[in-house]
Amino acid sequence: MDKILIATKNAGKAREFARLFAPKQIEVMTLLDLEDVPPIEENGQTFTENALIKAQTISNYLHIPVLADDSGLVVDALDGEPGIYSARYAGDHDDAANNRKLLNKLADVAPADRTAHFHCSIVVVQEGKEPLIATGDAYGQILTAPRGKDGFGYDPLFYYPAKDKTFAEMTASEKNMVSHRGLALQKLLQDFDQWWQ
Ligand SMILES: O=P(O)(O)OP(=O)(O)OP(=O)(O)OC[C@H]1O[C@@H](n2cnc3c(O)ncnc32)[C@H](O)[C@@H]1O
Ligand SMILES: [Mg+2]
Repeated sequence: MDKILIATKNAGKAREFARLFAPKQIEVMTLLDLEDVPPIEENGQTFTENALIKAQTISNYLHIPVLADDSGLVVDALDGEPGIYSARYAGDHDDAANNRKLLNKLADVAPADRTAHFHCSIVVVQEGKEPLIATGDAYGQILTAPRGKDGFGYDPLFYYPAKDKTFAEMTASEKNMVSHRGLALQKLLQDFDQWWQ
């Protein structure tokens, strides 16, 4: 079975990618499966730049094809915050603190103005090839209190109107069908087989 290395340390993303790649008969490995990983400086100005930094850092180190995802929550009333800083909005990868900060910042914002979207940029790189890049967005609203226990990150606060659920109230496959990550990967996979050969 083919394997792909995904340059992520996020267990929530790793679970979603494993499920998304299963029908392609491609096994997913992540940085969580490796012992020594070079430091990755996510200092790009855009999601796509950061995804390329992650993928290229690991591909230069391991000399194999690498996929990376950079994603985040873009809140309209906050001029796009937390955006590319989503993982470290309040505390570094502290989901509870990040969610609290988001709720505090939106305390005076009326429900109709709490629109937001999740964005995901996915890239695959391999030495000697042009990177393959795809993006996806999922549009919804930020609730005033968390709902649901599944998912990760901002999922309990992200209400997706078309399904009348937060992302944390969806099963993994329900979320993958409509999420920024699921949509970006669907697009990437359209060109993936040709690129992969
Ligand atoms: O960089 P890697 O190692 O992949 O893991 P990360 O968690 O740092 O990932 P990002 O740099 O792309 O930051 C994305 C943050 O945006 C949030 N986020 C992204 N996708 C999400 C999703 O599907 N559900 C909830 N929150 C999400 C969450 O806070 C993530 O930590
Ligand atoms: Mg990160």
